[in-house]
Amino acid sequence: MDFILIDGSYGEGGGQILRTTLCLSAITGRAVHIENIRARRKKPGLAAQHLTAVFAAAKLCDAELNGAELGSRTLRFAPRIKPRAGEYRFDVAEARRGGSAGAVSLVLQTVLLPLALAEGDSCVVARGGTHVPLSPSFDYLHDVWLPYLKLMGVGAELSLERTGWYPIGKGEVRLEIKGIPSGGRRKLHPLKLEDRGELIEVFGRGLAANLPEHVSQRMAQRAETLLRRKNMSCRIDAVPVRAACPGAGTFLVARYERALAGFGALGERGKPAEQVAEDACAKLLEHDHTSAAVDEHLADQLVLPCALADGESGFTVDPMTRHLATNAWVVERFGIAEVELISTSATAGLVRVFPSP
Ligand SMILES: Nc1ncnc2c1ncn2[C@@H]1O[C@H](COP(=O)(O)OP(=O)(O)OP(=O)(O)O)[C@@H](O)[C@H]1O
Repeated sequence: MDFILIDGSYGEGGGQILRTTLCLSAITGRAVHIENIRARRKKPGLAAQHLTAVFAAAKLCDAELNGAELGSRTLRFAPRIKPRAGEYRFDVAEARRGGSAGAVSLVLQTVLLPLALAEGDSCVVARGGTHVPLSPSFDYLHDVWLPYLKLMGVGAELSLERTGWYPIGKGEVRLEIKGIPSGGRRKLHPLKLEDRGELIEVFGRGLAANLPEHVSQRMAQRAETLLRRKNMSCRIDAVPVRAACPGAGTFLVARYERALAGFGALGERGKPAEQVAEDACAKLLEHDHTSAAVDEHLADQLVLPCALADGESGFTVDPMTRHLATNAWVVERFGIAEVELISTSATAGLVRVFPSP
């Protein structure tokens, strides 16, 4: 069989190589063979979140699977049909005995584009971690990532049914996706975002689950105090919620005239609520000091949709990360686009994506 070979140890060598590969395999119908999955992680191979993404992507396009098990370092994934619109439910906890708080955001990012480019509407309900380390929080997906995808022509709505925190997870997110009409165009609009304009405001929330109400209030107040001290207009809400286990975090969005950027910090046992807010603010202020249009995480997440657009995209970012370079490499392996990463200073850069005709 003709398949694309992907080396999972390339560059960052993490789970994103796998997810981008799954997404593009489903969209293009090309079979893939991935080796050295998550080779640069402490515990290489498929973890619960990755395995859930594999099963989710396979479900959309009825893919033939080989190596889809926990800890597996190789995977063969061969779509049998075009992604099919429909109702889907995925639960990260089912991928591992004893459950998992693996990030639902990463699973949703894997299935959104194949379904947005499929004929007909879909609804995906995903259960797992909604605010967990090293992944986009629900707030980030909702406030930053999805608005950009909408700008590129994706019709989708996200809602949070229940938050899920480490180590139990059990949060739930619903994603409604508008597919394309029968015979419609399977392309997104390009994104041009080199100049972000002036900062308009910062908004966000201090979110605390199963903790005394003052925790969310202290995060919100501390964040507002710090941001106002920098003369930023801001509105940070205190949001107490219930969940399967305690958790807390501060999630902020910097809204510029033409851009959005998201930052967050998670609480942990022994870390004062004020410190959580300060960590989130520090990340936002660091970004604000640059002139980059998108934040470092969004940059790697935009490469894939930009590769599926019907024209050239460009955006500025600071810093350019290894995640970004690695995702650019995966996209190029599929031959669907060329990605140029142009350094404009020691850390900053301009990303240009040229989809193949
Ligand atoms: N705070 C954050 N806000 C938004 N996005 C984030 C944040 N932290 C991480 N991300 C995004 O989450 C993704 C993580 O990808 P990565 O390759 O590290 O794989 P992973 O599957 O999470 O796990 P592992 O690193 O264990 O392999 C990247 O797209 C990264 O930009």
